[in-house]
Amino acid sequence: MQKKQTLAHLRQEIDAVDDRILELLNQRAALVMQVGALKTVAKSDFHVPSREREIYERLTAANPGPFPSDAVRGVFREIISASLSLEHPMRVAFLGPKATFSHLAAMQQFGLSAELSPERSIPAVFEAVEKGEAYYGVVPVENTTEGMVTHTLDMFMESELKVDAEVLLEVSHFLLSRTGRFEDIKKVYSHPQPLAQCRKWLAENLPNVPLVDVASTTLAAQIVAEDYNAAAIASEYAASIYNLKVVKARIEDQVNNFTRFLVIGRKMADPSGDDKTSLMFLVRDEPGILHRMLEPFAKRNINLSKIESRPLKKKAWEYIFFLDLSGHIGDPSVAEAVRELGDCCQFVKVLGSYPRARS
Ligand SMILES: O=C(O)C(=O)C[C@]1(C(=O)O)C=C[C@@H](O)C=C1
Repeated sequence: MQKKQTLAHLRQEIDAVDDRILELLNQRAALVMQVGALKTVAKSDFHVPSREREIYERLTAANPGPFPSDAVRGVFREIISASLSLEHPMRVAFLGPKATFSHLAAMQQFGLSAELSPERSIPAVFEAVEKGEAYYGVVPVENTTEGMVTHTLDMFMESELKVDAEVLLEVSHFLLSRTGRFEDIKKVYSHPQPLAQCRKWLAENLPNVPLVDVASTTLAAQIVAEDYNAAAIASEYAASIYNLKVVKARIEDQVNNFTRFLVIGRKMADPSGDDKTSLMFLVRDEPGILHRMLEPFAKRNINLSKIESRPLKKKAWEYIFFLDLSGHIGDPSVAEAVRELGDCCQFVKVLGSYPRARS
């Protein structure tokens, strides 16, 4: 009897706190709607990744607990997601189908209030944003074990869209099946990349089981949902969507397997104080050119985090370079270096400046 009274009392207090939270959420929403109205007049971007990062970092640092800091981020992820949809309905295209890692990256960046729309290919994501069917797009650009996603780089050769943000996602692979039992598995389905990333684990734990390549981890999960003797390598999220059980979690050979995604939109992001800039350029074919193209950055102490070359499809043996550097194109030293790079190039295109993702 005593315990029941205490529980009822505590729940009453929780209700009172919840009422205050609700009131504050609505107070916040009213302010956000005013921000949305200002942005509509100014024609500025509704989604501001630098401001979002500032909010998360300020609140997680200020959190005295016991509410977990990770949960602070998750809760505010959804508050900001709902706020953004109050400013403007947010349609975001991603490389589908549902439950792919691009879907998870889109959810991490835009939350559950955004309308996330799966597309069949990377070009289709670009097209949805170009045609205005989606406000933003989310596409993979590189993986720590498998390297660059060349399809995405190639799209920037033709598209005028800009990089608005980057998302880093730890990619963890799960072995899923209907029964959740090891002994039932007679075949394993997945996309070639996850199969490659789990090669060692599969050889040690399922040595005689055939591995079958399919177009996506989602398709693998769909097949396995109908077959009690098969398993899929897919995300944990796919298990919940396709009603599968986890046979074994995190079977990737290499821990710290991250995939980097780009959020593409019409404009690049404002400076945040800790940014990256992505460039694409075509150098002239002359001696010493590789040295000359790096010099403008070296002499200004600008850190280059990535350099990648791709063959130019229109002309044999000519290469287009993709480069990521630390800093925003609005920084005078970055702008000067890029101008100087232009002197030894047939063309230079700034793909975007955006806040550096923190993993
Ligand atoms: O500060 C802004 O620019 C807002 O639009 C508000 C807000 C928020 O909810 O705090 C919403 C969306 C933006 O991406 C960033 C922040």
